[in-house]
Amino acid sequence: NATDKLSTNFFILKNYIRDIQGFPKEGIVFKDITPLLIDANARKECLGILVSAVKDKKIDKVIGVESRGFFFGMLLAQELNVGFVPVRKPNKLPFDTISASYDLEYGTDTLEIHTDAIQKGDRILIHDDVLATGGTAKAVCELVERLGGVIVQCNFLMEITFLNGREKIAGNEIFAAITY
Ligand SMILES: O=P(O)(O)OC[C@H]1O[C@H](OP(=O)(O)OP(=O)(O)O)[C@H](O)[C@@H]1O
Ligand SMILES: Nc1ncnc2[nH]cnc12
Repeated sequence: NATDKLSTNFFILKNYIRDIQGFPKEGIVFKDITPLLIDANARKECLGILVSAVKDKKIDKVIGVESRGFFFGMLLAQELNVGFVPVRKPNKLPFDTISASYDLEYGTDTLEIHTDAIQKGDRILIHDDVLATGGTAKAVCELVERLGGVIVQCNFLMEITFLNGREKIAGNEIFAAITY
């Protein structure tokens, strides 16, 4: 697709994502981003692609979703010079929280956010590494909306298209640097 072409001029992002068959359960092909994290140049190129997708969008805060959403989420916040907000697994955040539950490709879970992390009208960029079934992203969208935030974009390193995750967060702008 067009995004793949954009990134193939100098750098092929897919070369830094490795398939692990049967992790964490039989039948799952796990997309491992650690080869991307370990390579400083690849990481920089990847960040550039993510940043170019949100240029001029007047983001107030970036949300990173525990745990793999923290890596590029924080880099994005730093690059955009805006706040970073962690959305975390249950009982990890120490202050007042709200929570949302969701189904995962391989289980169910709950996510939490601090109640003072978002002010009404804040323009929020939600970042995670993978859009799979969309359960995680939907739960994060719900948390942002309950706190009165405006979702500017749901931003991912990759989208696993056959799982139709984008249907769960339809109505929001969705960007994925690569698709499978
Ligand atoms: O679209 P979905 O089907 O909801 O799946 C995507 C989510 O699954 C993975 O997280 P995981 O829960 O494995 O946690 P981790 O980031 O801590 O490894 C991934 O990092 C996304 O957050
Ligand atoms: N297949 C997959 N690989 C990596 N992370 C995921 N999160 C949900 N599904 C995943």
